[in-house]
Amino acid sequence: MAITVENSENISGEVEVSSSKNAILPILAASLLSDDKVTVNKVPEINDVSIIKTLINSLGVEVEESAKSICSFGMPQNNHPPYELVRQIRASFLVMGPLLARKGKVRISFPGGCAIGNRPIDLHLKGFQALGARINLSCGDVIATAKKLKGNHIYLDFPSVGATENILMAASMAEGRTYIENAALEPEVVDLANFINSMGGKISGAGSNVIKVDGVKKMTGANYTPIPDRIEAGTYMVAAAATAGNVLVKNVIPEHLKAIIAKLIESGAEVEEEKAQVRVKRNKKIKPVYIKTLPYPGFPTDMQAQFMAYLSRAEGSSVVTESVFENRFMHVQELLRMGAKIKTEGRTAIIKGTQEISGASVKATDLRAGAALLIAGLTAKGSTIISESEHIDRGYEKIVEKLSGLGARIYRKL
Ligand SMILES: CC(=O)N[C@H]1[C@@H](OP(=O)(O)OP(=O)(O)OC[C@H]2O[C@@H](n3ccc(=O)[nH]c3=O)[C@H](O)[C@@H]2O)O[C@H](CO)[C@@H](O)[C@@H]1O
Ligand SMILES: C=C(OP(=O)(O)O)C(=O)O
Repeated sequence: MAITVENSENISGEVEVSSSKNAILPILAASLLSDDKVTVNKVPEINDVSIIKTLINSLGVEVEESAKSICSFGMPQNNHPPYELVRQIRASFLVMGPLLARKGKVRISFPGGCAIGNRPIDLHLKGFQALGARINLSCGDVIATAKKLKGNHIYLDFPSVGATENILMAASMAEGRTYIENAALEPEVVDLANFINSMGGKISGAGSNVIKVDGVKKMTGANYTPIPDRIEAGTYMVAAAATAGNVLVKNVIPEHLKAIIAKLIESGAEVEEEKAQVRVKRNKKIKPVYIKTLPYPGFPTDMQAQFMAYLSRAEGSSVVTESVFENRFMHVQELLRMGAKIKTEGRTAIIKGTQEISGASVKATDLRAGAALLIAGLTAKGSTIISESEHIDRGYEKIVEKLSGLGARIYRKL
């Protein structure tokens, strides 16, 4: 599948952000902690959600959908999620924590997800071991066994989002108290903790670097609405700035967008923050900026590619350093095809702004690389045809419709 984008300067209007992909995926995994009915509302229609839903269902849990809600109930019957599903998305690995807590044994293959580096799972496994699980590797699968998980102090070498979430879920039903130290501070971790607490969990300190978890014996049902997607919001904000547009981005938590807003302002865009919305416009030239991706509250790695597309047309040279993933510059090759002037050295890219970039046939190598190419396509002369657009649909609900609603000339091609 492909998406075609024509030059579309000055996009304008309003766009509504969907719920956060990276919050919903762990929340749906955590629904495995309860046998009672768990309802998650405002679920976006994106491919990653369909995969995790199918995966949960494959574990013998009933899953029902109505309007934009997903209800799940019942004890997981199976502890071996199918490889075909697990290999497709990174978040599939997040069923490991709840399954270990509920079933005492899990067999799961290494997860998939965006091709942005090696993406090891050692921190997840070290966490489970600290809770008392025995870990074995067999034929590409991880097998974890624990008669009873027991609370412990767990120090993470890096504040990994996924490891924090997986350990949080396992510890929430372990015996006794767990401290996760050097935990990830991302808003999606906080949302997961709030969700688990809404099922009767006892978690405090999420959003700080020490999370305290008191294990409970049983979780109840819950009805929960996840936070808005800060990366989807950031993508539309950058699209507005890149096209010298004027866009009101609705359904956001401005607090979650601080790093993105700071870099947009530094680059010459205007940002007006309100309670649950932000307006982004740009009338001045794009100024070059320095960006270094970092764990939250630093600049998000998931916005690095989109900013690079934007900065390709700045007046001067920008420097972007990717410090979270070791190989997240796959979009550079495609931006070069469009006439961008980017040089990479290790984890740093120097983007020499150019007046004009031109449309080309390019490939979405991963989700955010695809989003970056969309932004580049909006500002490029002529047509840009983005192949493998299914990567974009992994994480952006109705992106073609949303951008069309802002006046962008964008179409899907089979
Ligand atoms: C589904 C989801 O929520 N995905 C997000 C999540 O991915 P994910 O949870 O995979 O990201 P992590 O925070 O775990 O990864 C950050 C860094 O830690 C390393 N690491 C991670 C785990 C581990 O066991 N060992 C290890 O070395 C990774 O290779 C990477 O270099 O957070 C990333 C960082 O904000 C985002 O880009 C992803 O969009
Ligand atoms: C890297 C991402 O997703 P995942 O971790 O699911 O591959 C992302 O959302 O940008």
